[in-house]
Amino acid sequence: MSRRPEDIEVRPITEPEIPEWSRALSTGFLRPPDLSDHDVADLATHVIPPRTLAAFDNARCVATFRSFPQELTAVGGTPVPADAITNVSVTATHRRRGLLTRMMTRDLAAAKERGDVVATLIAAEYPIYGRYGFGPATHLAEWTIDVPRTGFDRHRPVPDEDGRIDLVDGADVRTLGPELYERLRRTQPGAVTRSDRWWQVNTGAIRQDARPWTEPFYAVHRSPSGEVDGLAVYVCDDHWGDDKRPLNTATVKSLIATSPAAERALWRYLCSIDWVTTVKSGRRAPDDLLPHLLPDPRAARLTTYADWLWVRILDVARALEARTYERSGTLVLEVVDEAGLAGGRYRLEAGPDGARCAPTDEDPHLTLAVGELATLWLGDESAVRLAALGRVREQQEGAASVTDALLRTSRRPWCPDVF
Ligand SMILES: CC(=O)SCCNC(=O)CCNC(=O)[C@H](O)C(C)(C)COP(=O)(O)OP(=O)(O)OC[C@H]1O[C@@H](n2cnc3c(N)ncnc32)[C@H](O)[C@@H]1OP(=O)(O)O
Repeated sequence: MSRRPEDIEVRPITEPEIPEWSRALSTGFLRPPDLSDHDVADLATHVIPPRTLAAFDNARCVATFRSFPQELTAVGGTPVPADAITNVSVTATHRRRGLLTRMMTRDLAAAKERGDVVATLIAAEYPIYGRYGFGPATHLAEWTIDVPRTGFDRHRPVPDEDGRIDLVDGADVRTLGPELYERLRRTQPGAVTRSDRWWQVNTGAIRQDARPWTEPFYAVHRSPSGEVDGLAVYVCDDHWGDDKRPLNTATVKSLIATSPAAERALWRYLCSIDWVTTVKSGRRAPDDLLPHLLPDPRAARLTTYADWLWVRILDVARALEARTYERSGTLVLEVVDEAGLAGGRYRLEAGPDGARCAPTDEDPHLTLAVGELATLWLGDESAVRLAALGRVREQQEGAASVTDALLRTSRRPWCPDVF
């Protein structure tokens, strides 16, 4: 007997339903559904029932969805309140019956009501979220470095600039890491808040049975004045060739730095560890310094280039006013939002001293869907390119290049995290 969509209830879960919700989440993500009591108890520490949605077919949970408060750094460093969406799954028996649409519609309406400026997520697959007004707003690149080819002098100690590098323990990272990351976050467009839990999970203080933990190495960089200004977290394998040649790979889990000198020094360090012949970079911005800080940039092979953080603008005026602008200009945008959350015609008057954005009746320069605005908002994409793709429409000749002159940034945004 097939069920009608209205027979399936979509609603926030209650606390006693967390184990059933966890089972459905694991099932949807194709992980073993029998979570240990320890892992369920851990989930219960941060799953907030009013913002944790589920679909129930009779008593069985068949879809999951969770959001939590976050801040996303806009161009220029101002954080905007974000509705961070995660743990989206629909069990294979119930897919393509509109369950995601029902959960998403409910969550975005609540986020708009709360006054969040944007919603954010990391998309498992590209085609899922565009229909809900999300657009890819940052990209990631991953490189694999052939260390012997870099051209670094193996005989020299590191760091070879002023400053020092020390290996520390996870407990030290929980003390010094949050402050370092906060300094980075306040200057890095695309970065999002890291919770205490993030630091505990990523330093092994909170462990999950379903995800075996390997203690990494933590390398801290200090500037000549003694300030902590960089942290590289990496693991190494133990791989040797038959000819007794060391062939170890260092895989970077995270590398953050608040100065280019610290960033350079940490990559130089990673490429100097005896036995390590390959370094995998982990998730970087596409315009990372990495390939070009190697004497031979071709030693770094680009292995991944993909969309990363997706953004859904919920309040166009606040989003555009929150960011900074290198040049002065005026732009009238016709923003199309099929969900009716953020559409309308807006006039942006922006310059190095600030920006004002408000609804207007003036003729638009550019017509674009709200998802395309998200793609332009953090400065990562070109309106001229989107116009060539037919994804934005110029209402006045040259409007796309005027948009680029205003919105594009010298460096690309970067979201170092997955959530
Ligand atoms: C932020 C995160 O958590 S990312 C993780 C997302 N989860 C996964 O990828 C886990 C595996 N996949 C799933 O669980 C499900 O397929 C989901 C959650 C992606 C989609 O759930 P569904 O309930 O099937 O989506 P729903 O029925 O509401 O689909 C709405 C529309 O999106 C389309 N759609 C949904 N998922 C996809 C997809 N993966 N690829 C292409 N189109 C899709 C549907 O075809 C439908 O189109 P239509 O309106 O033109 O008919």
